Amino acid sequence: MDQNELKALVGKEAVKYVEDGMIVGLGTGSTVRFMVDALGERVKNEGLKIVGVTTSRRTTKQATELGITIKDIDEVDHVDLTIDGADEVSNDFQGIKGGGGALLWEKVVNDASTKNIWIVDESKLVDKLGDFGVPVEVIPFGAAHVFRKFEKKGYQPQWRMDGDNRYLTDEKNYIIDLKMGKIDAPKTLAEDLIHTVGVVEHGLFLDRVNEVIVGRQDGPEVLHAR
Ligand SMILES: O=C(CO)[C@H](O)[C@H](O)COP(=O)(O)O
Repeated sequence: MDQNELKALVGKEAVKYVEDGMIVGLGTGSTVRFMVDALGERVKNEGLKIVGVTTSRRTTKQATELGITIKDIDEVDHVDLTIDGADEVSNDFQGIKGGGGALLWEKVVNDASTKNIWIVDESKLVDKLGDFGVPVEVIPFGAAHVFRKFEKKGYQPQWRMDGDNRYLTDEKNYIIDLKMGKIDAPKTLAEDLIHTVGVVEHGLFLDRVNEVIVGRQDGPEVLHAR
């Protein structure tokens, strides 16, 4: 199986966890795309009744086109289950997200969810987080100052670009990717980032997942985190 087939495999596996009546958080990214397609099929073919809460405008568009009912996060008082992708997952179930630029809404929906499942192909599993980089969402006002602060700290920041322009998130913020390599103390880094003025959120998702479904050549493997 190639990487896309592994992504499709975990996408299909994850929707087995969705039950009638659930409020379901729908993540963002190429793996989640397969999952949302599979969920749309269950809604259409089985008459599955769910409400989706999305983590990006992209996912809202896809889900709506598939006939999945979508509500805004503030129209629901909780989310039963969120299924999302990840860029890296370490042995101790810590993660990096935000490669697709949706980390802020993803973290808000993750936080509101009773259960969180990540779906990844096996290439996302790492011993130690960091090689992917850490996406950090910053408000445009004063963003260059935040960037320089990160440079001075040795975080090796890079602006996320969209062609010739800075990438803009759904909240119209910028993303700075920290390319510092493997991270010895993710919790310390997360504390530092969230307390940096101008930072809205970062892509370190620590202690935030219950189960990880990994796409392996011999089938999906479910890893229980907590
Ligand atoms: O965090 C994300 C988007 O902000 C995605 O879940 C993450 O980037 C994984 O994406 P993909 O499934 O395309 O590899």
